[in-house]
Amino acid sequence: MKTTFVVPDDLEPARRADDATAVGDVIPPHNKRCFGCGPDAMQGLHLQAIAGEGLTATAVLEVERRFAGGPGVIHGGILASAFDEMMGLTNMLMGTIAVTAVLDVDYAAPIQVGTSLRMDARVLGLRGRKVYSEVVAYDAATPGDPLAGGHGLFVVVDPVDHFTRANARP
Ligand SMILES: CCCCCCCCCCCCCCCC(=O)SCCNC(=O)CCNC(=O)[C@H](O)C(C)(C)COP(=O)(O)OP(=O)(O)OC[C@H]1O[C@@H](n2cnc3c(N)ncnc32)[C@H](O)[C@@H]1OP(=O)(O)O
Repeated sequence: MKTTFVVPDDLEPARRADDATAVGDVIPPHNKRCFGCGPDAMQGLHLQAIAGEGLTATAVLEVERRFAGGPGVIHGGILASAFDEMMGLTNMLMGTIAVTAVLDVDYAAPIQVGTSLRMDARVLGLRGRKVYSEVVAYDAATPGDPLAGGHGLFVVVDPVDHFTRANARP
């Protein structure tokens, strides 16, 4: 995989919260209307991320025709959305809320409509309020080289303060 995203080599270790979603369970949607994970988002991705060991999670995105960009292949923005959501949900295993500051996607190969896209995400570590995470995507039917990968820099926020201010009309 190629990327220009720089992950610091002196990250602080991140810790799984004691009350984090149990291994093997679906990480609950953080917002029912979220485009990435919300069951009530009619046109959304409806991602269901299964918590893994430590700070990891896995999900499968069925690449439906409605997710196309170029003929027969996934839209780049849809893949970016799925990666953002996967890392965001995985970060929640720390028991904190972190919002995306930087999202980096390596589109290594075209991903065809009809693909079952397996995405494995994990938290790499912390630097103060900054959370560094990554995600790698494979064809679930024929695992081999990754089809795409992503990195994110997230910033831990107080969710009530953040979303109250974000929703305030000027
Ligand atoms: C009502 C209750 C609801 C409860 C339940 C809600 C649940 C909700 C869950 C959401 C789960 C996620 C789901 C998917 C993730 C999304 O899609 S989130 C949506 C997209 N992201 C956004 O809207 C974020 C918009 N940006 C912002 O709000 C602000 O810029 C941020 C990111 C919070 C940072 O602002 P800040 O808090 O003032 O922090 P700031 O001091 O500027 O930066 C902190 C550090 O990060 C670094 N940094 C910040 N931005 C950058 C950048 N772009 N590049 C490089 N470094 C940066 C700074 O340099 C600084 O570094 P240090 O000095 O500590 O070394």
